[in-house]
Amino acid sequence: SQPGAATPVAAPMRDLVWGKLNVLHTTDTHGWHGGHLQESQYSADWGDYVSFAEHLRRTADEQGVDLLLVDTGDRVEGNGLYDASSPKGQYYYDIYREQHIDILSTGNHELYQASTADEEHRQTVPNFRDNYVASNLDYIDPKTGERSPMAQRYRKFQTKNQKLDIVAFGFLFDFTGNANNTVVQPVKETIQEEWFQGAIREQADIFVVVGHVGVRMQEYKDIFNAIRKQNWFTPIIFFGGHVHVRDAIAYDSRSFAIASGRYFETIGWMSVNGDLKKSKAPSVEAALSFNRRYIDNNLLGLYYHTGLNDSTFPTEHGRNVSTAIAKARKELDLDHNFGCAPRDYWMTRTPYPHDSSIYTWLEKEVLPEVAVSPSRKDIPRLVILNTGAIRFDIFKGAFTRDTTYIVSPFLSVLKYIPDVPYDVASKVIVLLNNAGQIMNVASDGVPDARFMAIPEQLAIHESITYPDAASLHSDGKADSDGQQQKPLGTGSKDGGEPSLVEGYTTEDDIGTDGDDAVHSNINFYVVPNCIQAEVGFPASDEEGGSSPPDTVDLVFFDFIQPWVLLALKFSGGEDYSAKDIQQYVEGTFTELMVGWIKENWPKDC
Ligand SMILES: O=c1ccn([C@@H]2O[C@H](COP(=O)(O)O)[C@@H](O)[C@H]2O)c(=O)[nH]1
Repeated sequence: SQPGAATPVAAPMRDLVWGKLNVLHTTDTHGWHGGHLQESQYSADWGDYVSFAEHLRRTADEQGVDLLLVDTGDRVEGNGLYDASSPKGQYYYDIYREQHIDILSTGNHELYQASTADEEHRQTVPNFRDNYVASNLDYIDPKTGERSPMAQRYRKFQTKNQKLDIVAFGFLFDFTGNANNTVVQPVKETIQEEWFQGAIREQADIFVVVGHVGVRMQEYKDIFNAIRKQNWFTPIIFFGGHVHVRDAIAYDSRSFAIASGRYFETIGWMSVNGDLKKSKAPSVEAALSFNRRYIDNNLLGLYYHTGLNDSTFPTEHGRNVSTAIAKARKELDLDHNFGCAPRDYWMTRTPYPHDSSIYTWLEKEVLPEVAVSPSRKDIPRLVILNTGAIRFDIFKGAFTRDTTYIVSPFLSVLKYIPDVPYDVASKVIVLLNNAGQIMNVASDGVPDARFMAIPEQLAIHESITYPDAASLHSDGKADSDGQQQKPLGTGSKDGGEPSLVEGYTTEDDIGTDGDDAVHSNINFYVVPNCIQAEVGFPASDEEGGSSPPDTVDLVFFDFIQPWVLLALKFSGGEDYSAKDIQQYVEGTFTELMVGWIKENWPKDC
């Protein structure tokens, strides 16, 4: 782990179940390769993962079974280690490549900005030349304009120890928000292609599908059906991402899919047992068993699974990678403190609105002060932020350069339409938050309205709350110890048994025993797609009432422009179009937010 990272804490553990084929899975790491320095639960880093994989590979060799590593994209955007350099990713590409990954694919975050897609093509694809798979993604060369597959369409190889024949695919969901230097082919079209139809007819002991696709999304069902139609008995395993949750599902008795969370909090584990080698198997219908484990990225857990300790666990290679990360973090000055958060601010651990909701803080304190255009400062405005623009909680204590990108990594700017009649503008937020029911987004070519919210809500549609969840005290105030997780053994509920550490308590289709560490519950409150701040409105009169202005400036994050224009159409503003939209203030929202923190939060914690 990194210097200064929270000391790992122990928890009651569940073992890894080994099979003939075993797979470690990372997804949606979003630049968190230095680990979670503020959270004891997830504070191991990419170097520790390199050591972990080295030990498990040795175990696999000793047992004569196989271990593969896979990664399903969204490796960038979301942490200072990637975002704080100029150009972005100056250190990340060389750090990431140090892990040996057998099959990897692209996420949507590698494609939002043309420059990110260029770097993916220029660096990560060649760094993993034989292993990178791009089944439905093309890249357009900026110089020649030539369109070609981002990487090989599929990968066929044999495993090291059992010589299992693997046919692997690498997919991205039907993403439409990519910059114009890539082309994402809808999955339904890809599976009709001649090359795919040929690939699923290859001799395979097992098909492995890695993809930046939620395991319950239609795209994966379509791929499963296409492979299964051609291969009645061959096992098919899927590794999914994008939705930021831990999840597992079996599409039938000879297939299995897992999703392994987000932000390098989780290392997914899947094992398949049974007679996998077709030539050796007397019956292709012989029973298979699948196991999954969601490994907390916690050093103590990694020691536990390898039977090692702090002196025997780090390998030379792993140690060197941790050192390279520490050097990069230092050069990027990621620990530079901009101000001290007076309390924790949660995304989903508290309801919105709430004093400790990050969205209430933005609505009441930040947006009113940063959404100010010098030339229009006297004009009342409605300022709309999509909740998905915020990526992580703020913990009480130092708000650093790293925290900046952890909370707000995107290059979003504030746009506006001037002088919109109030009765039209005020309906927009209602429509954005109830879009599915009111606006037919898909038929207007506007993406699914759920993309405005946080990715977790693609999977979680209703709040999940527990009577014993401990993120709030009974007086409604957030815990104020500055850490998301409370170390095991530091306290007990009644002076008896030590309290469990708060963390994932996953329930998937297989059951409730997926997490490697036993945790206490954390609440998850569903948040709206968007929140709105009313800024510069006339002050209330003595009776507490005031009439709204006739017109307002409608200010919003550029990311939600398509939905805002559609909502305006539905609320009586059908004449508005992209031509009416201008930038409202200079600078990205991230810069504005940090400016606010520098001004408003004390420097000394
Ligand atoms: O500029 C942007 C880009 C993305 N978002 C939000 O992020 C999610 C996608 O997150 P994943 O990690 O890919 O699942 C998107 O739906 C938006 O909510 C954004 O707000 N601004």
